[in-house]
Amino acid sequence: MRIVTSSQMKQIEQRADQNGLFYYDMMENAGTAAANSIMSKISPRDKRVLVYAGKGNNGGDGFVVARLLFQAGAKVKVVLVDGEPVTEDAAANFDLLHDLEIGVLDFLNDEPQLQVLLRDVDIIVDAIYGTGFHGALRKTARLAARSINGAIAAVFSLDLPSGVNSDNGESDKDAVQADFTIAFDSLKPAHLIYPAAGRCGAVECAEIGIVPQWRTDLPRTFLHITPEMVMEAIPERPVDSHKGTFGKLLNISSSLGMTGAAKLSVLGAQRVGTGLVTLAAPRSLISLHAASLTEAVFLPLIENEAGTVARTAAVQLGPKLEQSSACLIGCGLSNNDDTAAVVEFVVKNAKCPLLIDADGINALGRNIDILSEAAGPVVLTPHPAELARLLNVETEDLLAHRVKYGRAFAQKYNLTLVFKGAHTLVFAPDERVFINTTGNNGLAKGGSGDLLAGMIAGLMAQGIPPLQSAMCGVWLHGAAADRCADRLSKTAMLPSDILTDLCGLFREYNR
Ligand SMILES: NC(=O)C1=CN([C@@H]2O[C@H](COP(=O)(O)OP(=O)(O)OC[C@H]3O[C@@H](n4cnc5c(N)ncnc54)[C@H](O)[C@@H]3O)[C@@H](O)[C@H]2O)[C@@H](O)CC1
Ligand SMILES: [K+]
Repeated sequence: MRIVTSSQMKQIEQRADQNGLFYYDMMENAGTAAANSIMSKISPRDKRVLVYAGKGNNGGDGFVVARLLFQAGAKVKVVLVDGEPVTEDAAANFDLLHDLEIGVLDFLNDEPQLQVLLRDVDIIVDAIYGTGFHGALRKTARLAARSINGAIAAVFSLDLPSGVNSDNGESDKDAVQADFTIAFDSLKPAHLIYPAAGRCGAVECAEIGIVPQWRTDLPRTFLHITPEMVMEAIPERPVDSHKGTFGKLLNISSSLGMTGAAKLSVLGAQRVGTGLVTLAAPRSLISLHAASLTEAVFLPLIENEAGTVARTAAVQLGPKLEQSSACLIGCGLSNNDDTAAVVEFVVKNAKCPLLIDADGINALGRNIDILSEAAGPVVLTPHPAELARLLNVETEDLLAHRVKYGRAFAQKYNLTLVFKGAHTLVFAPDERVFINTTGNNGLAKGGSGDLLAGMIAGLMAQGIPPLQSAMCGVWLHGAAADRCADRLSKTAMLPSDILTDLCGLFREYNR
């Protein structure tokens, strides 16, 4: 699905206006599409409707909806939140209401009357703010949003729930909680990025008359990951191939007590088609791993007294890195001075693409600046708590400002950042953000991240560039998890079960 920022949307509308689709017409089209969407869900006749309108063009859309629902038989009242409209088209549409039996209330001055109406309202149309909103809700709009959220009614937000930022997915804590959001022309980042995405309810995208060529040349900074993008990045396997064709992954993982993490990461890499996976693990654990990882090969590493990789293992890893097409470090590796030294060695010496996960990320927390000395391209796959530790911020703050923190981090260290969570975000070293909407909360279990790390690393080992590997990995992982949930339930499914569904996915796409 197409995603545009608020300034791009303004540009598109400007071009439309210059080409004869005037602002006024677009407002009529937007309001008509929204009214039709509402009426397709709830028969309007005799329904009690409150349209909360701001003073900008989002409010103007609201006036169009008010008029159309009234004409279809609803009992409509308009609630002005910031006073009378200030834009030309919104004012024109406001004027059209005067000849109709549509009561107009002022949110502050007519509060007692509004309280009565709110007791038995059927539909609330939220047209306070759209793409023009920035920062925090001010006093009156905050009270208005709270009154919407406190009412028992179906809430339809026009373009965006009021109180969310269109471009970065941030949300005021009192932003409108919609049941449905009708986006105009294109999705905006907020429709897909949390926490704003969580305010939207079900999202529909409505045509307002824009012609594709008015938007084709705009740079795509936010991209929704689609199966087509994924399958285009993963080549079909050539007929005359051999295991060397599909790369060699060096996976430096495992420690006493966390062997499962290493195992899942190996299986993840194998199931995305990697030619050969070498598990480099503390030597006392090799026989245990060898008993279940039939298709892997092993590099027994020098270990310390704690049963974790010793810093002296660097001498073993150096030559192996030279022979590998990608490296993964960190799944169940443990976090101590020795593992930190090994992580530092690998970051500074891996010329092939390197994925750092879990304890590898924790090790970076000791000296994050070694990332600036990376010998090759780096992908990081932290979960929110790991990233928060790394950035030295509170997890809550990080989750509220995902785009701000994620983008700055990926750019500063010139790496690909996989920001895991509901709708995982993949930040490219440039400005781009890839948004993944596959996956479900059945993935919220130990082992999911290890599987994902192995999958992305396995794709990198096959020569798929790191950014594309991350994008493909998160989509495949989530899509397989969705199938798995259908088969086994979100509650009972395990990360290892997802591997079976991954096979089904590849079969379906002929890979
Ligand atoms: N530009 C156009 O021609 C079209 C715009 N459309 C609608 O217009 C919307 C954008 O309209 P606008 O650009 O007028 O903006 P909005 O209607 O989204 O915002 C209204 C006003 O709120 C102000 N504002 C921003 N942050 C605020 C805050 N924290 N507290 C209080 N006020 C704040 C802004 O300065 C702006 O004047 C779209 O989301 C869409 O719904 C549609 O009608 C289609 C056509
Ligand atoms: K709105």
